[in-house]
Amino acid sequence: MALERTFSIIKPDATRRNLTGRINAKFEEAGLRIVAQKRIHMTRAQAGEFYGVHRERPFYDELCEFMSSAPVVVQVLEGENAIARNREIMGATNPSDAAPGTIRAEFAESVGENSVHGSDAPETAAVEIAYFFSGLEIVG
Ligand SMILES: Nc1ncnc2c1ncn2[C@@H]1O[C@H](COP(=O)(O)OP(=O)(O)OP(=O)(O)O)[C@@H](O)[C@H]1O
Repeated sequence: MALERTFSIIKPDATRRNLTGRINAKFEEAGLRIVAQKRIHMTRAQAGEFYGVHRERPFYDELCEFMSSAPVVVQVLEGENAIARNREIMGATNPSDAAPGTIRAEFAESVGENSVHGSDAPETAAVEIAYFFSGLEIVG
């Protein structure tokens, strides 16, 4: 299978606790290569646009506040089946349901403050990568 790329965010709860390196080690141990990465502080408007699909959900405002509350690390991960592989090592949205050894089982604080985001399909990965990175920022 060809290499695939996915988009990832290390969320504010994790950057606040200085967990970027430990989370990146999990990606690399799982065979995912970090091909682009930068630390940004999202505005409330950017967070709202990024999570626009959840606009009608009861947790939308809380989610947008959280995502713009501190810097995040946005990343492009590459590997075989990168989208599914990343979802697997992230673990379930709610850390209390996440399988042992997954990022959320080890690091997430709650269903909202759950340390990482990962694209769920090729179409969303492409849109999310293009939203945060220009082609020139990604080598090879
Ligand atoms: N019940 C909830 N209360 C608060 N925040 C929530 C709740 N459910 C989801 N969220 C937040 O919204 C994000 C998006 O929800 P979604 O159901 O798409 O989960 P996901 O696909 O596992 O996560 P992500 O899209 O961030 O990778 C979650 O990662 C979490 O931060």
